[in-house]
Amino acid sequence: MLVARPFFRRTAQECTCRLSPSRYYATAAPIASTSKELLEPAKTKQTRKSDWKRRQEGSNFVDTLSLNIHSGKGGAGGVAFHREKFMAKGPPSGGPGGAGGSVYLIASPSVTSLSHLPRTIRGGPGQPGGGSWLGGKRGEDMVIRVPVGTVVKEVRWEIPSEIEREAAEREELEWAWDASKIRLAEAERRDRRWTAWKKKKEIAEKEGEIWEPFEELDEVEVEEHKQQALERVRKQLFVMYPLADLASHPSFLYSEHQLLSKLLSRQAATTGKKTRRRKTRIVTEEEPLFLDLTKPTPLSDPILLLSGGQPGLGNPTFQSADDRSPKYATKGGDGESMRLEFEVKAGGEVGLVGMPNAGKSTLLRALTSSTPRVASYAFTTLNPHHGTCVLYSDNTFSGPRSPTASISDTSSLPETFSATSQLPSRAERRANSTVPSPAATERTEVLRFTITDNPGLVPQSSLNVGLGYAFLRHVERCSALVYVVDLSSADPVQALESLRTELREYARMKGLDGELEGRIRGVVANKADLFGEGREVDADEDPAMRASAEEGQRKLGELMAYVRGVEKEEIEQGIRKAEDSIWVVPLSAKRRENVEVLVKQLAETVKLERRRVQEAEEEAERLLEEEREAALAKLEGLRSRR
Ligand SMILES: Nc1nc2c(ncn2[C@@H]2O[C@H](COP(=O)(O)OP(=O)(O)OP(=O)(O)O)[C@@H](O)[C@H]2O)c(=O)[nH]1
Ligand SMILES: [Mg+2]
Repeated sequence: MLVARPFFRRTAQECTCRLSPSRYYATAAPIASTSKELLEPAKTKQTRKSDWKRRQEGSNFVDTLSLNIHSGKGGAGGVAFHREKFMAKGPPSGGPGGAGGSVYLIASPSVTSLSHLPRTIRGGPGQPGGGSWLGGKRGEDMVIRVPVGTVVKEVRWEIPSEIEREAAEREELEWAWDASKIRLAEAERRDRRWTAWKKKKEIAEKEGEIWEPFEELDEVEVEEHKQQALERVRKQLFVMYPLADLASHPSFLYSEHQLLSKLLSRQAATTGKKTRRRKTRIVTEEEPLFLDLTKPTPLSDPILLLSGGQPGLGNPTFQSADDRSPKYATKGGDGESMRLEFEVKAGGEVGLVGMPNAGKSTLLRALTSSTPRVASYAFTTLNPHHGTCVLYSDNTFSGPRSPTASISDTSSLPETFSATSQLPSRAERRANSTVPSPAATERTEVLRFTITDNPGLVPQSSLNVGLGYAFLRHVERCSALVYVVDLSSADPVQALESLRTELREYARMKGLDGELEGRIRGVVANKADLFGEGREVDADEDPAMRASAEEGQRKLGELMAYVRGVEKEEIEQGIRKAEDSIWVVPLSAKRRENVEVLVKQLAETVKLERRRVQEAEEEAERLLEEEREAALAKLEGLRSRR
């Protein structure tokens, strides 16, 4: 059997989870006031290009996505009457409809990409209410799970046809309201005449007089287009009992009139005033939604994006002294729609920035247990990779499982570096990996921080050259940045300079002038092992070796001199604080040599950053407290004056 929209339903359910259906809709959603025909946005060329290139690599990582979300329609109320043995005409017994399914959003640490989301997400429709006071089943709620660090933007267009449509809808509602007002007044007048006639008739009968029969009033003419509008709106709003003729029934007309007034006043309110829809809905109607989900959302308190359609009311709701058996119920409210754009800006505490092939991924492998792909060609990494570096009380850190992974014996930064050891043989590595570290059971965790390996930057990335600036976005979120340069390349200083230019240009484009550069905390001079050819040599013995070692020293010296210059310049410009000096660590990520020094530096950097954040939070709290006290003092002063 074919099911309607099987693709959407299935994928939406797979990617989302249910919420407990324990909510009550206190307010009605405006009828058909949300735009349904949302246009496909003009996706920028840049996102399409980089997305396509990434797909070529077979990657299913998606960090930008736009999707349509719709909340479900509410179910109609039931029209039914109770039947029972010896009770031929029971009371009205139609149950209320079920509310439409809402759409929620959760920033979850358990997802890292947007690839699991379908392009359209719909809340389930509410079921209609039944007889015997049975309420309809509520529509299924949808929860969109996105990675922590996602920026959510609502997209709105000023569509002229949409505005015209809404204006036409409102005009129709006004016509219908006019017609209903006239009809109601007419019915009430007839009712009053009927009551008066009956009274007079009773009195007359008592006195034995014959009373003239009741004369109906002439129908008050309602303009035809208004009458038609009323018919149409009636169809949208009400469910009628079969064969019920309610069009001139005063109590029905009264209910109808009230409902129409309510709808009209709500439509008027939404155009001017700020309205709060539900407790968790943060934005006002005027401002498009904007969320920056930097922290995980608690599962108990998901963010409401769209509330489901209002449930219809069953016929017992309309029971009154005048009308003991109302033969109508209301239909459920429409759901709402929204178009959202998601952008994941994931970032660890430390971000690695470098040219392609500089060895960033190798470095992440050396520092953490993350295993990004490493290969000897550019653009191996196309998406950011995260790893966690854990420091233990016995001065070891997670990541390389080798006995040299201790940071106790590295007292100070070496000014020079040359490789002295050979790569361990396979047998050695196996031996190391199987023998557990003796201290492993006793050690405790001291510090833990995340490192992000970003895709390589090429000159003019900030102008969308190469794979574009889509990758620079992940750098924005890192609180500290580290440049990784290949010391064996022809001109490491030149590489560093172009990295700086890219970062500066990107920051300027994003309105973060000088901010990203100020976050640079160090430079890693990678592939230092290539100067010395990885063997323990006596430099005096081999002149070629000595030349190579000298070249390494020279390049490192130049790099350091350049970095000192940059540091001084930035401090003068006010981008950098004087205590944030830029360290330079020569190392070999591949051989995992000298990485301990880097870990030590990173740990200090991270600790300093965390301390700063904490101080800023304390400062903000103190200011708030001061402000509160000042306001209270002012209030006290005002009170005492009275
Ligand atoms: N000799 C030597 N080679 C290294 C070192 N670090 C990385 N490499 C090699 O350099 C090449 C590139 O390494 P990757 O880690 O993939 O470089 P990347 O910076 O992540 O490159 P992209 O992902 O393209 O940006 C690989 O062949 C590595 O084996 C090192 O310290 N010494
Ligand atoms: Mg890489």
